[in-house]
Amino acid sequence: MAEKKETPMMAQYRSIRRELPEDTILFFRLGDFYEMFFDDAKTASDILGITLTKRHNTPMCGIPYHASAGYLERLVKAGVKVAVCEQIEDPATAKGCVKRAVTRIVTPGTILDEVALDGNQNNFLAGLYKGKNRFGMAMLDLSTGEFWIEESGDVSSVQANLARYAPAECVVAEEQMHDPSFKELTLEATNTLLTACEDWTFEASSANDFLQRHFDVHSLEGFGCSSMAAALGAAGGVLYYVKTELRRNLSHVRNIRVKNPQDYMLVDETTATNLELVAPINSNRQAYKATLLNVLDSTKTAMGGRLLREWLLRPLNNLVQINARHDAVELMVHNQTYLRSLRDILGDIKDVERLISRIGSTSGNPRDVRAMGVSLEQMPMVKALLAGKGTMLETLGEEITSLPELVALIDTAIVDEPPLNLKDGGVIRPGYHDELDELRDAATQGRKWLAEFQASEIERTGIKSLKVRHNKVFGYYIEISKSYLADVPESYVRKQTLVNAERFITPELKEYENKIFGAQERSIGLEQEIFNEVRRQAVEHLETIQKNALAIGQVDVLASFAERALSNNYARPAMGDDGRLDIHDGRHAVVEQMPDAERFVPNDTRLDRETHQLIIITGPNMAGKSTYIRQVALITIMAHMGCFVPAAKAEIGLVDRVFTRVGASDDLARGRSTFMVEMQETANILNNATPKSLIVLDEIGRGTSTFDGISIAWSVAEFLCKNKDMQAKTLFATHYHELTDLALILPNVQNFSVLVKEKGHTITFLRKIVPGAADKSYGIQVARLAGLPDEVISRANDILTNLEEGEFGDTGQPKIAKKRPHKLKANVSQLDLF
Ligand SMILES: Nc1ncnc2c1ncn2[C@@H]1O[C@H](COP(=O)(O)OP(=O)(O)OP(=O)(O)O)[C@@H](O)[C@H]1O
Repeated sequence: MAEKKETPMMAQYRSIRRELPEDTILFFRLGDFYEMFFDDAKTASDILGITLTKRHNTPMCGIPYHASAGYLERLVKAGVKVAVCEQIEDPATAKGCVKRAVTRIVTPGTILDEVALDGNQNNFLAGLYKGKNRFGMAMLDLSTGEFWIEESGDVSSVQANLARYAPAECVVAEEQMHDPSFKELTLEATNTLLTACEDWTFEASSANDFLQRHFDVHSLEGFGCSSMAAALGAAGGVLYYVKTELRRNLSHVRNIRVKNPQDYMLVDETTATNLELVAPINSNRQAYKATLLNVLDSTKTAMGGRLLREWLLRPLNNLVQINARHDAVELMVHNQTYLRSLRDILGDIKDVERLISRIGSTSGNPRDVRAMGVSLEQMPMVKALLAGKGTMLETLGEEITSLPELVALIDTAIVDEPPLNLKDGGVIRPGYHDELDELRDAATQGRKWLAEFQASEIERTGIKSLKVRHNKVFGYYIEISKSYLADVPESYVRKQTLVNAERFITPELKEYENKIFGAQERSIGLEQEIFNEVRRQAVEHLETIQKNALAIGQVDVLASFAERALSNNYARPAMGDDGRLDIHDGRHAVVEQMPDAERFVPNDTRLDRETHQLIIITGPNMAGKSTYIRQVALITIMAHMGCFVPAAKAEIGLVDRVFTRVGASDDLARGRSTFMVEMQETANILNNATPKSLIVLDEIGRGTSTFDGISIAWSVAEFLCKNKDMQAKTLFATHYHELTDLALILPNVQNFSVLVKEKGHTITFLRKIVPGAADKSYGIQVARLAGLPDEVISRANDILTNLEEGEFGDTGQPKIAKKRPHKLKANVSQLDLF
């Protein structure tokens, strides 16, 4: 049998598909649908759960155009790239097969649709490039136009950024995909899609060239990054990928900022996770959203929400900047009426940063423009409220520009509640444009004429059931039921016969129909033109609007800090540079907010280099040791981000980095056992801490045998105290009471313990931290509270008594082993007993 000849459309499909990478799915526009064919159809139908059909043996599936955003989002979230191919000429006037072209390729790092994006989180696409001994990183958020670079000699700083900003996608030069120095990066463990791009796009000369051309400048000096070869390489790679390979509009990306790791306190991935800064460790606590971010976030705008997250994961490390934030917060704390007015206005500001990006990339719809107008209308009020206030607030006020002409234009041109789709009409306000008003009148008049025409025809013909109707095939027509057919005038032209009726047209009716349709069509076209002009004028102010958004975000976070300071009773910390930490009545910001929690008992903390450099905290299980040491870390971080702190009073010396080693969990995804994780985290601390660091250690060495554990813990503590280059402020919670002896031999070590009240077999937790070491562990009492069977508790008490009496024998075995020799093998290890 002769092979069936391929249709022109299928030939067109194949030629477009051939140009795309394998890992891309092609959305091929056919009328009101996007169709997918062959393997694309199989993959998409699997991911989307839609029916896979076959036509002429070709597997295919389709999704309706109007509902495509949701499907596209699901595919992209599953890690697939989607190329959207549109009809680029009007099918009505096209000769032969309609012309089609891929207009954009959407990837996880470049999805823009609102449905897919969390307003309070950036959606970054990262670029990574290793130059000569330097690692460069670029971050682009297409949805906001934010673009920044950073360079470091240390790959761990790249890792910290990857963890902190959780980019949806990361582009890397092909030749560096398997570079050994990137081995430590654990992109596979995150949801980041790794995309390899051609090497030359990252090379200095081409990267410089792309950037200069994109920003339309002769040199990058003005951006302060001309010597950052590695970072510029990363930025060049990102720019080329998005602009050229994905064919995306980047006209709203007008600036590139440089971030310097030295300006920030380093909060690494482990610390952010352990302290539950933005995500709870334990998923069943999800319901309470027990994170510092959640406790601190009372921002009113999406810009503020995103910035708060950034400030939390990247606290400052500069006294002047920190104090500037504290000054602004204090001013608002002292003037609550002022704070309320400011926050009320902020509440009316929409996500202008993302709105202007959408409007700038021409996907902005009438509602986006209207929301922009309403938001910009608030700017003069915010500006007025910030003026004359001194502090950062005044500077931020000066950075805000009111755009009265644009606000007036949007207000007079666009109706209050426009439809989402421009094609629906009714976007432009009546009275704004004479010709549009006339066309609309003509359409309305036409409809009125139709009603009158029907009435006069009924009267003229005497046919009571005569109706003027409309359908897509005939346009307007006259319908007359069978029983009146005899009375139909001769001038009526028959178009269709139904079972009970016949349909007619008349030249007069057709003439009016043309007028109505013509007017409607032209009025929609004119609305489109007017709307595009409004949009164009908005885009002219793109950079100003982006600057406004940046300033509003900062004002919002500062106001949110002030609100939380008032509602949660926080105090302004006094910042210093002497490395001391002195906290009075400090509290755990998150634990104190937990619903159903007991009343929180505040505690003091003193840390300094001379006498209180390493604090050992002992006390029963469940007493509050972990809570206490974490609360100190949280207070320190909060102070550095510019926030007030949960304490009666606090003096906080600048800290360059907060380290935490808490809890024990294995990391199967990265192939590491519990003890291995523990030791790697400890090694990281010992290798990187400085005298300006704060270290929080919640038990070390628990993942191995007691003797090994105590030995490691002791020597770690000793190292931290004796090593002059180290001597970082350290809080060390432990159950190894042996460690409390360190205070006897080292002048900079102090013992503290958590008070409990003991009555018979039960204990009450007092949650108070007091000087001195704890004398007992009370582990068995806590086990009883936890509901261990009485038999087990009683046997444990026996064993404990024996151990306490005899301690360990010469071989390191508990003496109890001697009491029951018949039950134990000769070589049994000490831990087997338990
Ligand atoms: N200062 C406090 N005020 C009120 N409740 C507290 C306080 N400190 C801790 N708690 C409560 O006690 C619980 C147990 O505290 P935490 O986990 O800090 O004890 P721990 O001594 O570290 O225990 P373990 O040694 O078993 O790890 C916390 O979940 C919290 O609900």
